[in-house]
Amino acid sequence: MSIRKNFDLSAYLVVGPENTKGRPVETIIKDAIESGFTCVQIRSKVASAIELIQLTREASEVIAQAGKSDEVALLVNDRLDVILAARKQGIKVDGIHVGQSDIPVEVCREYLGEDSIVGLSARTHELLEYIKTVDVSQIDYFGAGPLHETKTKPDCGLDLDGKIVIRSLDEISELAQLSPIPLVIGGGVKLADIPPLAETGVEGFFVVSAVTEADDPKLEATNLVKTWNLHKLSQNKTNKISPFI
Ligand SMILES: Cc1ncc(COP(=O)(O)OP(=O)(O)O)c(N)n1
Ligand SMILES: Cc1nc(C(=O)O)sc1CCOP(=O)(O)O
Ligand SMILES: [Mg+2]
Repeated sequence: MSIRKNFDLSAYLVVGPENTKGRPVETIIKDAIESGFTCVQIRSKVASAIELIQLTREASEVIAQAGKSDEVALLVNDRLDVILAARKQGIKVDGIHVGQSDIPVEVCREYLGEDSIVGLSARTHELLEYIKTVDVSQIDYFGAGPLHETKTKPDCGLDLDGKIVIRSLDEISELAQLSPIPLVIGGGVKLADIPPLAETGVEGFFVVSAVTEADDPKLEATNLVKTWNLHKLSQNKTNKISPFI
């Protein structure tokens, strides 16, 4: 079965060589997926196409060695060309994440096929209106943010007047309710943000530096996943309590 029909966005790692403090990207990915991360995106603004293909190969192998190729989705940021080249070399890549000024989702879908995951950043100025009205027929999930300003992506949240606009938890809750497809939130997300984010009803969180820059990435990844899962579990239990008891 295609992973597109059953993928889990709850704990989503975004990573590239510029984020790891010199440590191998594959080691960070291994730590994250062994800790329960459910989705990995290769994202680099400095790596060449050849380097990106190699990073994708290593990520795919690490996921396979953990026996998680059918559970953990592997996506590449922006680079449709890299995914096509990687697939041509037999590398299992599950899809792409693009933003509003990247290759259009329809083109990604056409080239990657129906079994692939296509994620889109919903980082627009009229976000609520956008989420209510956009055609989501070719998109599998929205990524949105930032929850906080972040040096990982300094332009993120930049408004037309040059000010950074961050997303409040109330706004995120509203977005989660309105969105016809799953929504993941990132941008400066750290462990303390996980409980309130889990309460908003979003499908998951995405992080770069919380894991990739941690002194102990495995410990940090474990804490993030455990905290998310604990909150979801207690929410489900609360929701199941009968109002008649
Ligand atoms: C899961 C997720 N959400 C949002 C983004 C940001 O994508 P984009 O707006 O295209 O910016 P860049 O990442 O390309 O700088 C993301 N990468 N992942
Ligand atoms: C890639 C990306 N997209 C964002 C958005 O808000 O759309 S924030 C972001 C970077 C997140 O990095 P960190 O976890 O280190 O803050
Ligand atoms: Mg992009």
